[in-house]
Amino acid sequence: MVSANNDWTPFVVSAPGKVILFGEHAVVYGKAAIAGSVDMRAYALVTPRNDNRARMAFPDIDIDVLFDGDTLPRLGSNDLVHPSEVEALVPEGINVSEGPGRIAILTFVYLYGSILAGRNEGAAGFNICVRSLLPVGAGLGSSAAFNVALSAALLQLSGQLQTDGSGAVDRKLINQWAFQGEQVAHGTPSGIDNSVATYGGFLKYVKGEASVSLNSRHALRVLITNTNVPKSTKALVAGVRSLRDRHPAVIDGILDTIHSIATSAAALFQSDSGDATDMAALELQVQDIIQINHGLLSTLGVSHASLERVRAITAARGLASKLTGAGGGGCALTLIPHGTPDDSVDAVERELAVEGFQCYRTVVGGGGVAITREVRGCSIEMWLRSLLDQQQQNTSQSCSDVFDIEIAGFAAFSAGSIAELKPE
Ligand SMILES: Nc1ncnc2c1ncn2[C@@H]1O[C@H](COP(=O)(O)OP(=O)(O)OP(=O)(O)O)[C@@H](O)[C@H]1O
Ligand SMILES: C[C@@](O)(CCO)CC(=O)[O-]
Repeated sequence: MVSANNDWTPFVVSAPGKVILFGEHAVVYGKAAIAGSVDMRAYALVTPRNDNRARMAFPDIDIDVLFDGDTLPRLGSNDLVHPSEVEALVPEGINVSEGPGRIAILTFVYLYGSILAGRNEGAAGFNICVRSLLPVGAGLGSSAAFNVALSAALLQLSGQLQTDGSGAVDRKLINQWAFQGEQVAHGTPSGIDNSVATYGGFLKYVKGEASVSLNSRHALRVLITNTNVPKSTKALVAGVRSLRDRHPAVIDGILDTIHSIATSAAALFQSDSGDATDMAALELQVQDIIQINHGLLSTLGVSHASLERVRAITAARGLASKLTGAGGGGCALTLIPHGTPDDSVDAVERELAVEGFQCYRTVVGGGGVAITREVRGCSIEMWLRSLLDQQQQNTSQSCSDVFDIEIAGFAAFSAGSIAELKPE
């Protein structure tokens, strides 16, 4: 908790990105969608200062701002009609020009003003530095991972997180604030991305209902391919709407089938016993419904030549792929069943790279938000620096390797320079 003498030790909060496995587009019409966490995470390092200032350094998006604590707003629950109206409360002299930095500054001001309101008095400054392994705007929920990490960091600073192990309460609180942060950025988001980033694992989501965590014992290995083809979610959603307006009975039939796919997937994940034979059977079924779901999305007109190229390249090696997210470019996901030889995956990645696509080998279904307060053998700043160095120096390394290092708690890498991560 923030105190006048500010003698707390630095900590790191991390939160994962997400991928939609089944149900995109149909979810807009009240059908079910299934999403899972990916093991690519945003990391927020929080360190104390001996003054009343707050420094937010987001080097991935070239943001480094020092706020005077007295100029930041203290928001009561009725001060804004909606979180997206926060712009007027940004302290004078802070540049909020267009671009990813604008949203990040607005989100920070909103969450600082709401979560720390009335709770930090006197010399209660801090530095917060966020680094992320998630590409921005690729459909992998970088914004939600950022908001969950930021909300958890500010809640921890304000002393609102329990220290008695009542993680469920904490996650609910973190998720509520992260959703508010998402509203600053996106106006009316569904809430699925922040729920996955908070709770991790696999979630079933239906618009207007609380998301349900599915009890899967296994994580799925997937290859995510960013086609780098820019897409407009808004235009793609509008395209499906206009098709449905023209052929309501036909399109509703397709949306209902997508709903059945999502609910079948939920039942599969829910009944997963953790047994290896079950895993093989589950993966076979998942492969089938990946193909069917993609076919239906393609019929809705939201595929793209680049996504069909991913499907052809992966199908040639017996792997099933579908678009994930809005389609029209963006990302595809390919299931990598256990037992798939590494050299097959390497070959697929090489072929996809030739097309100008970017691949991320990742695992779906890992943990949600986590706070790391200490590691063995070195400072937490050095640990985080090492973690990110490892990822950046070896881009062919899968993110799950990096994540395993985190789970192991500590690895003695070369320390590297920590200046980038530790403001000042
Ligand atoms: N590494 C980062 N550092 C600071 N802010 C970040 C970082 N990554 C994401 N953000 C925040 O998230 C915003 C990006 O949100 P946007 O919705 O455009 O991308 P996304 O969440 O990756 O996309 P999608 O919703 O398609 O998954 C940025 O403007 C910034 O506010
Ligand atoms: C296409 C869509 O279903 C998912 C985009 O990631 C749109 C939405 O749910 O808001």
